[in-house]
Amino acid sequence: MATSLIFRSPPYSLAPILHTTPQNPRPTTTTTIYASTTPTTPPTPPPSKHRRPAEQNIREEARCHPSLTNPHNYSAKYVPFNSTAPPNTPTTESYSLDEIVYRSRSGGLLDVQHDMDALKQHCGAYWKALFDSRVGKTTWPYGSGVWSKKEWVLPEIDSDDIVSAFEGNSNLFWAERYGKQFLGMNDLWVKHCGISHTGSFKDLGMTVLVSQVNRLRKMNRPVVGVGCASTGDTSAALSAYCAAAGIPSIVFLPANRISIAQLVQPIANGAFVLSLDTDFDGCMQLIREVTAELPIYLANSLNSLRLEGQKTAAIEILQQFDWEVPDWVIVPGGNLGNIYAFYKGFHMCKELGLVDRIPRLVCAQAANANPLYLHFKSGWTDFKSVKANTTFASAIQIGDPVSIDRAVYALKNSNGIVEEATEEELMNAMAQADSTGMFICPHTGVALSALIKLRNSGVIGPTDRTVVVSTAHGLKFTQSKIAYHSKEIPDMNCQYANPPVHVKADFGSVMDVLKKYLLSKDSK
Ligand SMILES: Cc1ncc(COP(=O)(O)O)c(C=O)c1O
Ligand SMILES: N[C@@H](CCOP(=O)(O)O)C(=O)O
Repeated sequence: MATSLIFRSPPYSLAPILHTTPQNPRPTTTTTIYASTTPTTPPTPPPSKHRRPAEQNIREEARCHPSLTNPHNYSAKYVPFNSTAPPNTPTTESYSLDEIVYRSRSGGLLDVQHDMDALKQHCGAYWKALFDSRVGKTTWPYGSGVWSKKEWVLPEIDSDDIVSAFEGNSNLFWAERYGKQFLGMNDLWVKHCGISHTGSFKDLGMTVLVSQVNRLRKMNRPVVGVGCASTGDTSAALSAYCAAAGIPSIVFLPANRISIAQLVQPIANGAFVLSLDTDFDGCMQLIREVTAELPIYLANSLNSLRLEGQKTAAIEILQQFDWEVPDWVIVPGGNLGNIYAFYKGFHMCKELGLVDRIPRLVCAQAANANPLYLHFKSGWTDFKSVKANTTFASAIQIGDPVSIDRAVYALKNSNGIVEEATEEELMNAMAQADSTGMFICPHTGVALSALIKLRNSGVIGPTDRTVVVSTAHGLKFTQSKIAYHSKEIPDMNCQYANPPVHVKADFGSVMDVLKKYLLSKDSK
């Protein structure tokens, strides 16, 4: 048994790493892994892998290779988020990621800053080859789309502490029919982040946060449970990852404001669920106060760890385009962590030489909860929070977003745009997309409405390569689809409703309606 372990090959392609010797993990000069004239040279194929012993699982297999955890001593720390200084500007205030801290001394946001000099020891081609070599494998933890980029996410965590459902690696869907029929576009893509373990992009950030909590608890840090305020998706992800790790989770939900599917997720996963008679902003305020008093770790995106996982969706998009940069990426925004996470992922790829530019970002908000839109329209003058009104895009019914500074920074530095969508616009866009074979959530309807407006005004061109980020699975939002297709929504035309036809169960009646239907199709 021991012999077979010793002779077993490493659990993933080491070819790129082996170009630097383990004795000298941080070369002092830049190591060109591939000749610059042939940057697309594929890595040497990995040595053939033998099957692990039957009684060993993939986590144990990774444990047998501890030296692979962080062979180059990459590191990251918290620094104050500085919206006026360029990224990686040296600062005297910093915190270890093993500290429990969410705010800077001045009360501002934090950011996770990586040791970019260490990462720059390798050229862009090295990182592309390394990341590409891990896609689609079951090797712990690299089979996850997030942990396949571990060096850029949480480089110092032991693989053994990671709590992962192999999230990420989500489908980048070519919206051929929708693009052609409704927008005259031929290069439109939908990044289906909602096709995920708990049905939303929150899994990408939550695997990182819960893994770090798992590490902190092993270090005997005072973390009895993990808590969040939520409009439904954060709580679903938090409760699932905590349940997988055996960590108590506590979720604050605005009563009667989230979908049934989202409510049942934390309940089923054994979270302690508080249904509060307030809106999301009220829940957020309460969880901040509570986590300041009790040993409950804060899991909302105010905690910058989350964004480290979420940024991998941007890296993944580039990877899926074979490292070609799309022209536009459209992201629905609520608490506004995700738009910054996308910016950060794209920016990191540029800074580390994987690509030479970043896409223009669009943040899309529901008109009923549009503080960022109003701020953008005012020319980024004074920001004012709003009272968010009810919207079918219930997960973004947020009036006082915690990451407003991060979002403004991301948009200003990507030549970005903010758009809004009325209830009718977002529901029609969702129905049209569904009619072409998708089954999207209302938030994706908000993003598609933004795209429609930008296409109509000519800002986005017919051949622009455009990615719409779909943030949650449509199955979480069937109530809104039922209301639309039953034409039950007051003051809404429900133009694309497709209600079922009730027919008497006899041959003649069925034939009559079918003939009528087929004739209507034939005449089109
Ligand atoms: C489905 C869905 N889409 C979009 C968002 C917006 O993301 P963010 O809060 O990071 O702006 C959220 C959560 O807020 C969400 O749950
Ligand atoms: N839509 C979110 C709102 C909270 O956002 P977070 O990213 O700060 O956790 C949710 O699903 O709860």
